[in-house]
Amino acid sequence: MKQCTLAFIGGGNMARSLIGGLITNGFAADNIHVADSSNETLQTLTNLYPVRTFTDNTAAIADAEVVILAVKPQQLQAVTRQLSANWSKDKLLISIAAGIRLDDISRWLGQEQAAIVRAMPNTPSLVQAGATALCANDHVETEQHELAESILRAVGLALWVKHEQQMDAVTALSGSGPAYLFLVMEAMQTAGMELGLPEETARLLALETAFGASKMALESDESACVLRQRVTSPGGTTERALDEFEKGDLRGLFSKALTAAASRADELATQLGQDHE
Ligand SMILES: NC(=O)C1=CN([C@@H]2O[C@H](COP(=O)(O)OP(=O)(O)OC[C@H]3O[C@@H](n4cnc5c(N)ncnc54)[C@H](O)[C@@H]3O)[C@@H](O)[C@H]2O)C=CC1
Ligand SMILES: O=C(O)[C@@H]1CCC=N1
Repeated sequence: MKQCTLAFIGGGNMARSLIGGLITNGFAADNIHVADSSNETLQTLTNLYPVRTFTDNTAAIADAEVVILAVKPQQLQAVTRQLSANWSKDKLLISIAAGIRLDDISRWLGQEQAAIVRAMPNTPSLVQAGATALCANDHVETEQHELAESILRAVGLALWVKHEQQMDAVTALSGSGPAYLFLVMEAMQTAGMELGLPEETARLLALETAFGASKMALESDESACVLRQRVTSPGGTTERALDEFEKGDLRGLFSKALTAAASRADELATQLGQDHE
């Protein structure tokens, strides 16, 4: 894949997933700078990957073409302001923080013309099965669009949304989504154990079923709805189970859950978008 110097500010869970995926895909570890305020986090990272680590955020971005902000939304303002003095307009900034808006980042950076992309990846990026949506401000050049996309494509699906507002829906669907599916896997494993299966048997059957269903849906021309119907024999076992899900309003629950997540992203943007110098 195309090489560049890539600096991560924040080397936590999501940065680790992206870094692992990028290196597995042939991105040179040497070209990856990671700054974190926690020495322990940096140590954990260097035990895994031969990246270059920094405790000084400014030093980490010095010769970077792309800077990925991977700190919590609550830290984003302080970190961006700290980088502003050493920002040059040829750099591309990618923020993966939930909620925080392009205009706020640009104002904190103190550069109206700064090229900024918002990306919402997810943790399966670690195994090159991530799903990321991106949106850019008007100052991102064509080449920078391609660079941002190629970085995220290296770890899975990468697609652009037209309107920044849609990033809250993306965060609710695919950013947080792995957690919902892990919960489903946990619940299926537990239910299998309650029905008498040994723990490891229930775990493997639950995980492989989730993997198989997802792979099949991705490779099929049919909708998930049609594939579900093919499993469901009239008067059979699946029908009984699905009746229980419908009675418990599983669809309504998903709708409520994703709406709550999207509202939280908007709430974070409003709360944390206020300036504090
Ligand atoms: N975890 C996930 O599944 C996803 C997370 N995100 C976004 O990614 C961002 C990071 O999330 P996580 O990796 O889960 O959090 P995390 O807490 O695991 O990582 C954040 C890291 O930032 C470091 N940090 C804090 N203040 C710093 C500073 N001033 N300078 C340098 N480093 C500093 C912390 O020590 C920590 O290692 C968040 O904004 C989140 O919204 C986006 C998509 C998915
Ligand atoms: O829970 C969060 O806020 C982050 C954003 C998407 C996934 N994790």
